[in-house]
Amino acid sequence: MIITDVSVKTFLTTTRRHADSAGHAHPGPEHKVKQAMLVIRTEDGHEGYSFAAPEIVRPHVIDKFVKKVLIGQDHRDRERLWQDLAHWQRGSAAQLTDRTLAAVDVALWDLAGRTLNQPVHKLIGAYRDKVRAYGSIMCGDEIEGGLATPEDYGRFAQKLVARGYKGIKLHTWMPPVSWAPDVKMDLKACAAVREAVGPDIHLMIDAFHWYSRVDSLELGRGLEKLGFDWIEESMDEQSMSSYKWLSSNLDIPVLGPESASGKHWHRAEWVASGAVDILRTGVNDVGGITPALKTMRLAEAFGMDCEVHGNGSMNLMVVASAKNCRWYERGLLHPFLEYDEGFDYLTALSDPMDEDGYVHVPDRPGIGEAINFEFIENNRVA
Ligand SMILES: O=C(O)[C@H](O)[C@@H](O)[C@@H](O)C(=O)NO
Ligand SMILES: [Mg+2]
Repeated sequence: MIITDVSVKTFLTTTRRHADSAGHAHPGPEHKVKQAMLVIRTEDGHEGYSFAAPEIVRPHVIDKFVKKVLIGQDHRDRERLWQDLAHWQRGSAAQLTDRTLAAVDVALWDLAGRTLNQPVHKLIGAYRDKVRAYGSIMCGDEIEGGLATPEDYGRFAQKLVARGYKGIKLHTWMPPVSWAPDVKMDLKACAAVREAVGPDIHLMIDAFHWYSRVDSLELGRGLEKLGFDWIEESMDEQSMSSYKWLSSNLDIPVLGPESASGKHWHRAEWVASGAVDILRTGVNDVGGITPALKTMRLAEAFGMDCEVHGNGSMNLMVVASAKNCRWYERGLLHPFLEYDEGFDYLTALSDPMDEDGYVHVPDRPGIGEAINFEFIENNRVA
């Protein structure tokens, strides 16, 4: 059970996802990008894996922090190992980030599952083996026939309903789109989607992230007339007071925080302050499955739902082991991309969805990634 090695395999994978100057994903030509697989190995030859951008698990971080905490330790001591890494963040000169903690924690959970030949959600204590997915649409764009107009959103929403989705979340237009942000255009897109899918499909919005309180209020009041389930990250989440103000002025549930730092500790403050109606967590956002579960249980103790940010096996493990969340975020989706094609370095989808809109949690050992080890070896660059 003793960890004897921590290593990283960097390889090339092909994608059509491109990030804009604000980091939002959009479709584009096929291109190759570097991806990293973190490998944690024990004395008896068992290995656990997680995937991250190469810079998240770069040699400096692995050698200066991760190896020093993990090597020689019992891999089952995830809580202590996570706490030790989290405590080192303060003195790391901002080099040890929550993303790195997440990569390590996920690989440790994967190692536990693979060692015991059990899926992680069963180790945590599963609540379900399938969960409804909402289709999380990419941020709007200026691509002809893409997501350039409210009508584009409406047409795409109809296709998502035909695929089986019972919930749809719009990321509306944001800079660098030339004319964004624009609350009235956001509301036109939301109205077009509601018109296209009818009253029974659950709708949510995730908008701009830097609207003012007044703009967010106008947006929220418009969404109330359209019967949306929640409004998400319309303002800068560094201002918890703004969300407390917005929540007190809207009937539509306010959900968050997604991108705010501070892990489960800061999310406890959002709950205590009444800043949101629905809490949010995400494995990458709070530093792993371990703190994501802490956030989920925190929300439950306050009678709140907690919705999990992001797709992928790691987030699905959290969703599958909690009663107080209603959805799995499946995406990001775009008319020009085929999400169900998956990734070339995995031999199966981590989140297969049936025609009724349910994602079935894989019962593969670990976090459930079907890793194509041969592809990774054949495409290694480091
Ligand atoms: O900002 C973005 O690119 C998207 O909002 C992205 O983070 C998406 O995953 C999200 O926020 N989901 O809720
Ligand atoms: Mg979001």
